Amino acid sequence: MPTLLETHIRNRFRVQPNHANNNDTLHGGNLMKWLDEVSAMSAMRFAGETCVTARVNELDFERPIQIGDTALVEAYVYDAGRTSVHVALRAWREEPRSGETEKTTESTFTFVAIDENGEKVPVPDITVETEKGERLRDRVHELGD
Ligand SMILES: CC(=O)SCCNC(=O)CCNC(=O)[C@H](O)C(C)(C)COP(=O)(O)OP(=O)(O)OC[C@H]1O[C@@H](n2cnc3c(N)ncnc32)[C@H](O)[C@@H]1OP(=O)(O)O
Repeated sequence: MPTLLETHIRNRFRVQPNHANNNDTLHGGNLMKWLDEVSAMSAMRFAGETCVTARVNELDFERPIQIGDTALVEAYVYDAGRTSVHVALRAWREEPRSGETEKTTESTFTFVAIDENGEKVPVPDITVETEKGERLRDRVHELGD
């Protein structure tokens, strides 16, 4: 059974001018694509199968990310059903020189595991070990999801 921390992925993306919206900040659609990619990697690591996005839960853009900043995206599996995989996501803007971060976005996405024929397949149970794993799981449940 995979542990929560084995699904924990943090990816960084350099925010370039071609990622901008009309306000010269990161276009929300680019951030959503990065969130989807990183959370799919986490879901697939957990399931050991291909996973497709079934649902994007509430997604608030709390703060903009500036061009030239780094977008730091974190994903981990916090729960699983029979074939569904529930992934928690957070994003921060990170100042590339100082490493200073500010949280900009938070959400949960639901994936479904499928086999090579596109048929839904069962996923394992998630296990939570260590205080860090428990803290990460509990913070999602405290969000009321
Ligand atoms: C990484 C990517 O970008 S992938 C590309 C974008 N995504 C896609 O193209 C997926 C398109 N959608 C599909 O193929 C289908 O709707 C699927 C495979 C997601 C679900 O197939 P369905 O036959 O509708 O699934 P079904 O109703 O049997 O539910 C299967 C599981 O998914 C869950 N589920 C399905 N749809 C949703 C949803 N919208 N929200 C939350 N959970 C859902 C169900 O609760 C169930 O969970 P469980 O097995 O843990 O009890």
